[in-house]
Amino acid sequence: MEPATMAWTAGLVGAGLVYWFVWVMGAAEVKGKRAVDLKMGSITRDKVQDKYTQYWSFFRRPKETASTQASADKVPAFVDTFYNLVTDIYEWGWGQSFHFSPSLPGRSHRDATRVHEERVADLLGAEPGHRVLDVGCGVGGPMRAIAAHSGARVVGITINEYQVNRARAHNRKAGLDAQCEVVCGNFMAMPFDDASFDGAYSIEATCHAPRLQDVYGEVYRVLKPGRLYVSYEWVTTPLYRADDPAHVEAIHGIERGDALPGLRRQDEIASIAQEVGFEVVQELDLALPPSLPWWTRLKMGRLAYWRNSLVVRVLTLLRIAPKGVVEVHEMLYETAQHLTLGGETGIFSPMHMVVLRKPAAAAE
Ligand SMILES: C=C(CC[C@@H](C)[C@H]1CC[C@H]2C3=CC[C@H]4[C@H](C)[C@@H](O)CC[C@]4(C)[C@H]3CC[C@]12C)C(C)C
Ligand SMILES: C[S@@+](CC[C@H](N)C(=O)[O-])C[C@H]1O[C@@H](n2cnc3c(N)ncnc32)[C@H](O)[C@@H]1O
Repeated sequence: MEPATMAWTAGLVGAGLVYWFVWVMGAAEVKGKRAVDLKMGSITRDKVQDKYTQYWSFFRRPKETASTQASADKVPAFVDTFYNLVTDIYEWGWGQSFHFSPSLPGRSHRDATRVHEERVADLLGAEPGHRVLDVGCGVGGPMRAIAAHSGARVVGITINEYQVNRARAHNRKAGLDAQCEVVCGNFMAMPFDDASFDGAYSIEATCHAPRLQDVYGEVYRVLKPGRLYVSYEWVTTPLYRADDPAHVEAIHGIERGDALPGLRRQDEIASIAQEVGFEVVQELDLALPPSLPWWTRLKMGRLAYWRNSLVVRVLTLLRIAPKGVVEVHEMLYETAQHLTLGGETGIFSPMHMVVLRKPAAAAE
């Protein structure tokens, strides 16, 4: 090859690599996180690998995690560890809203996410002057969308302190800190007064509760009589067959990789809501047609996963990312395969929507 051609080729390859590196390391969409900032929550660098091992030995056999009261009691602490391990990776690779949404033809993932969140505000009839509770708020993507869309004040609660700090920083940056408040606490024992909210919602969060009654009961307590609670639940659908090993493995894979103490069946949700006192206003699986698949965003990212996996390996090698990040990333990659299978086979839905009302006549 001519020296000039060689120089041009090397220049082009170099430019391509620099572009790829900047693109990979930089934030895509509005993620607010770059790979070089992967910290693993409040866990100190040297403890990441140990914490991951502890998490994995607890959630490895999902059915056992909530089989006794003693192990069910440990779930919130392990869920907290899980979010220390995954929050930065989620923000980096997914964004500030930690949930799925049905795809919308011709619209971006960001738009689809927002539409799915605004639907909650509209169902609640949230408006300026209202105080609305976000049960399991993550780093606050939905909270900011709902506050901006409705004008209501939103109070979010999460078990994970690192998320509290991330959410508060994002709220300040978005200029929504006067409207959005974030509290660290357990949604099964909330630090709020009885009948102090005009509405409540949970987006893909209550699946972490060993007993749904415990969180629904708390939401019922803090809601004003006559007000609504909207929840997007993770459930197995009627297509799930407990005698099909492929189904069982997909569901176990979802539970293991997402800190779940056992997924509930779709038909259990309404009766649990009624058991704690709610009236069921509406129940609808938003994953069903005419909705377009929610899992395509996971599936279409195979190349991105491979690229991300390379990035976390290089960053760990350079000691920029702590040891253990590669294992956590692998676990997420695996759970993404199980989630995709769950979506494709229709045995799993992350968006079984229930709209519940605390009766107007409920005693305060
Ligand atoms: C509601 C919950 C979380 C739902 C989703 C937000 C996350 C479930 C699986 C996650 C991911 C899987 C693969 C990751 C990928 C390997 C990495 O390179 C970039 C991030 C992922 C795409 C990550 C993003 C968030 C999820 C889609 C649960 C926990 C109840
Ligand atoms: C998958 S994230 C969803 C976050 C947010 N709803 C969103 O869509 O972006 C689940 C959230 O539930 C919270 N969570 C899980 N168990 C909890 C508990 N016992 N008490 C409070 N928050 C909890 C987690 O900390 C996390 O913020």
